Amino acid sequence: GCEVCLQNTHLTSCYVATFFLKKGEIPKWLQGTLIRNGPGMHKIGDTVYNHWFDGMALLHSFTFKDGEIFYRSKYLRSDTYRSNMEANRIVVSEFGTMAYPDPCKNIFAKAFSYLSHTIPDFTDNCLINIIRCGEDLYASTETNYIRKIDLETLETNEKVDYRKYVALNLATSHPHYDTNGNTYNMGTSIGDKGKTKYQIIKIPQSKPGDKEHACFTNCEVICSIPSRSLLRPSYFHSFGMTENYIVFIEQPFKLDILKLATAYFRGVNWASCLGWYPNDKTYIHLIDRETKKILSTKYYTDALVVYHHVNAYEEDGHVIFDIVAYNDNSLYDMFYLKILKLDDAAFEKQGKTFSSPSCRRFVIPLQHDKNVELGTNIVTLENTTASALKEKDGYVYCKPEILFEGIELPRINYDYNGKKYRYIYASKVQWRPVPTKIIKCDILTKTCYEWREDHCWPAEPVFVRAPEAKEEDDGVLLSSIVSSDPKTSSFLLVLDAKTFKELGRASVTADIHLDLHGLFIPEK
Ligand SMILES: CC1=C(/C=C/C(C)=C/C=C/C(C)=C/C=C/C=C(C)/C=C/C=C(C)/C=C/C2=C(C)C[C@@H](O)CC2(C)C)C(C)(C)CCC1
Ligand SMILES: [Fe+2]
Repeated sequence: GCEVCLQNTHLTSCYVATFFLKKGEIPKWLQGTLIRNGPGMHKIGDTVYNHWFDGMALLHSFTFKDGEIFYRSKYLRSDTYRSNMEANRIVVSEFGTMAYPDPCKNIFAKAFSYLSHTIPDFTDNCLINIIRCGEDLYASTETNYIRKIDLETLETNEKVDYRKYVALNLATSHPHYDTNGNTYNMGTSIGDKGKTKYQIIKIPQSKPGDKEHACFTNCEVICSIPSRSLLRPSYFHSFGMTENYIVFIEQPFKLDILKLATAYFRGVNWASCLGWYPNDKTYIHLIDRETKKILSTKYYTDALVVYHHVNAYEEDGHVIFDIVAYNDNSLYDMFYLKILKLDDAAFEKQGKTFSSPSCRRFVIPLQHDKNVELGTNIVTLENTTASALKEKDGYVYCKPEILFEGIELPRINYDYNGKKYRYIYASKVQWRPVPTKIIKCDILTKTCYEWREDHCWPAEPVFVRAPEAKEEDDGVLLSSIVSSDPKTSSFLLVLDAKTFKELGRASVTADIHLDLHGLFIPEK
């Protein structure tokens, strides 16, 4: 397979369950499964995808049981996967690759097929993340489809179409969860009754004995936010949730609906329908979870691009939220396979054009004295340099505090989601398209711990809390490590989350692929 995107073409047929060699001590209390998702195959027959985010979803899992670890991986049997395999070429369009079912079709046939699906049927190649709805698990992407999967066997089950239950054409892969087992997600509804809006949905916990898909039939829209523009809604990849508020960032990285509706006919990919408007503002919406209303103050900041929210919480009448943000939209361009395949020297040249992320903290005052002079910083919270300047007509201009430079794929101890917290676990960004380091950032002391090893590409680190945890970082950090050295095998790394020291590792004789996101499901 390819060095960088690690197409596991030899894995097409089936799944692997492999024996592990262990080193060190893996804590006895660690019982459950780390299940992860990401692109695993970029070539089908003689056809190749253009973008790393296009690859066929490959699920993999590490199961911890009484000191033993089991590995397993399996391609998601999506409708897209089946159609591609049957045709032995790419027949379904993905984010960076537009595909035509019949390559011999002339332009009239193409036009007809385009007219017959005004909005094309999107892919169910759910390659980004794993979503939990009560007891059920789903593989997710950013279209209207998610696929139910089996935690134990990694088999693919039914396809759920959000559109059957709520008005949604796109939904994120990064939902939130509350302590009652409810799942919250956000998506975009395009042109429904002539309006384009962002929808926040609550998927109630499924209970044993419930009818099939009960959680979706009981799914509720908790707030609709009208898009500033009917034909150009913002793109978003995640959102924030505090105890009382949802944080939604309407960024000037927008989806062009007219371009989208003509993309198939014009022969361009979906990615080209996303536009960056550096002169526009970024609007910060706070939605009251109780009243379901958007706060009327118009909070905004300079143009930025955000994919991953880190955390959000409330303190002394402020909403504080941390995001990993960029100064432009170049990140998605970096993941074109022709860029990933550049050698280090060539990438060095190209790489300079990609903006680097920083972790930024915004502090939003919920109330302020109406008589305060324009231009005043109305943040009253101490120990932050983030500011919020009062302007006329109900506008408040927010300036962030930079917490850390060059981190991505942020994770936290999810028990602290929506609460005041201290630690971020993430990938350290280097001038290379592959990850080489994982990092623990202490927001209080502004210090970091790092882990790296030669020829190791560590995946997004996942925190698992210890059973009797007292402090936020009492637990372990799990990361699957791809070895770029053919002589050494890939492995699962277990770090002490407090000290960042290695507790143990388990090597696998199979190839592990570079992935995106995942979840740890504790043993019941
Ligand atoms: C159908 C359709 C659409 C969408 C379709 C589809 C299929 C969308 C799929 C989207 C996907 C797969 C999105 C994946 C997102 C993944 C993200 C944001 C990953 C970020 C990873 C990062 C930032 C990694 C960073 C790193 C860097 C930069 C350097 C390294 O050193 C370290 C490393 C690796 C950590 C649309 C575009 C929304 C339109 C409507 C129509
Ligand atoms: Fe993500």
